[in-house]
Amino acid sequence: MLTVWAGLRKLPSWAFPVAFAALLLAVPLFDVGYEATRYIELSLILALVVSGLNISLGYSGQLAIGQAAMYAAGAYTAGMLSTAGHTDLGLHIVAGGLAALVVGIVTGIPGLRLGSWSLAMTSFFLVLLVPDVVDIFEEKTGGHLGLSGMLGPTLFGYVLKPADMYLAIVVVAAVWFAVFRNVVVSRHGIAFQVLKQSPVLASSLGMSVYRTKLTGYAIGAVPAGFAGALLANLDLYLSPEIFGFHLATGALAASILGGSVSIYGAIFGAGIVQFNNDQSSEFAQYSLIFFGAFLLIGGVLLRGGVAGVMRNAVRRLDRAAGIGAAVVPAQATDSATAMRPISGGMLEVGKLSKAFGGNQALRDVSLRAEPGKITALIGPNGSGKTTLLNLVCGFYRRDSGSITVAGASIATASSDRIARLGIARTFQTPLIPPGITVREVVISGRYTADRAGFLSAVLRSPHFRRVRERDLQRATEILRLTGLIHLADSEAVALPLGMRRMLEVARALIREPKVLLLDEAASGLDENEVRTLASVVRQIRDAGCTVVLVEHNFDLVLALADRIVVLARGGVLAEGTPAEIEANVRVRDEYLGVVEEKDRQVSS
Ligand SMILES: Nc1ncnc2c1ncn2[C@@H]1O[C@H](COP(=O)(O)OP(=O)(O)OP(=O)(O)O)[C@@H](O)[C@H]1O
Repeated sequence: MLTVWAGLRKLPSWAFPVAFAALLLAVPLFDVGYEATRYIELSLILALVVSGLNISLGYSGQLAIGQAAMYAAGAYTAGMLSTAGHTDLGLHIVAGGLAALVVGIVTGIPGLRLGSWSLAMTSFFLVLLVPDVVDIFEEKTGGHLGLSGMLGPTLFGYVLKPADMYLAIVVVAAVWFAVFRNVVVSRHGIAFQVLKQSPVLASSLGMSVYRTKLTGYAIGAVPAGFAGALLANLDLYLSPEIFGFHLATGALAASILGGSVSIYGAIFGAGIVQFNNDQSSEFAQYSLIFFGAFLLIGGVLLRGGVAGVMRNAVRRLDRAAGIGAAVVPAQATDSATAMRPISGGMLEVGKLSKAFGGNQALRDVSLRAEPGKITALIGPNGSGKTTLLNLVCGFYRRDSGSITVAGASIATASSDRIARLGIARTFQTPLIPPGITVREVVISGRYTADRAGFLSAVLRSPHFRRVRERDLQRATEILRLTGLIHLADSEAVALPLGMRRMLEVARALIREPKVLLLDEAASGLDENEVRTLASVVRQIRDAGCTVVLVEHNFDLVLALADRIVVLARGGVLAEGTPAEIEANVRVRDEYLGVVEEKDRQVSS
């Protein structure tokens, strides 16, 4: 049994979905009857809708249920084209997808601009509006009586019979799921997951949060439009009731039950929900209860839905069959891999002030961090170190003062633009998205380098392949340098704290930043990890980068820093070389005194 499993695992990953699609295409040969083929058709149509929800909700984290309205847009576009005499199914699918995309963009812009729960509310009202919009255009849509009189579908002049419609639905679903997969495994799919984890992280990597959210939401609309066009041509009749809350909740239940952060989970979820729809036709009033139960089972009991259960089963079988990464002991950094030269930029902060209400967090702080040097920023808790980093990164707006990098002002630039200008950072609490590997986390740092659009990702164009090759090659180099190469394929979020901190350094480093801001990168690390970190930070400095180190570990600061700036109560208390700072009486009293006092309290 395990040998069979090991043999199956040697097949390429696309072999299983392709075999499943071939099986579905072959179903009519077995004469399974009308009900079974109708069930497959409706399940695949629903799976298209659900896959859109997986992109926008599961991968991009946008809480919205507007897919039902986009489904309606695709269906009515196809229906009206058909009643106007345009019967080509290809035309209907393209037009349906575009109509849904337009609805997605038009409703996504205000919903996302307003932020917070607005998108959820906008999409909720969008679904409520479907019958009214259909009524307003009654002449074309048939209003609440439904749209009838559609002509049978054709393809390039050939009239499609019911059996051909079945094949068309399977082919459209198979092509869409291949596209979906290509997007999800590309850097765009990783970007969606970064955004879902934290908009702050996304903008610190140079991603425009608004544009990435809108893209995820709008792309999620397209398969719903395809589904609508297929449904219209399957039934040749449309009623506004099809697109109401029953569908919206059913699609949500299918997404959660199948596993919203998965590609093929949409098919499992849709299959189960469609089976429920068919079985419960006599007790239709109970179907919402079933959907509620599915949501609970998928969201609470299974955690990750059916796809999550299958992933775990695969992992267990792999372990039993001895497949996958062997446990490799932690590795030291690879000194044979040379750090590429980095062109650092001088960071200059002049008379910078920032208050939070009555709390003056920074007052007239000026400092310079030079390329090829490590500038440490130390000071007691609450002295304003992180506030300074957040001002440099554009997460906070200064009250007064200047911030320049390589002579260019960044004081008013947005955080994603500042990141694209070459300022990279790590966070006090590492921000690592769940569900992606160590290698993918590092690659996410290159999202704004070497642009490769969605279309090239979908089509796997030569340009996309070159960019991917560079991403992989650079990630391998950086993982070697940071001693994480043996963990490249492990799930990043499961790493211990020390490795997650190093992973953040690796993600920042892959961008070859002009300025690297390290926010308490050594906190919580053991001695070995601190040594490794120190060696990596020295290499980054020697490569030419401007390094700013915010750190409480005074010994590490003394060992690493070229210059030290001491902050206290929002102002600069002292500045100088490590020897000067160590000998400074005010620093001893106001900062080191505090540290020693704290140490005494901890040890007593
Ligand atoms: N977003 C915020 N809203 C209100 N007050 C804030 C905010 N961020 C920081 N502060 C306040 O600004 C002051 C400086 O905080 P900051 O986090 O910059 O200090 P720090 O030197 O980084 O401290 P630590 O070493 O504990 O991280 C503190 O009084 C803090 O409460």
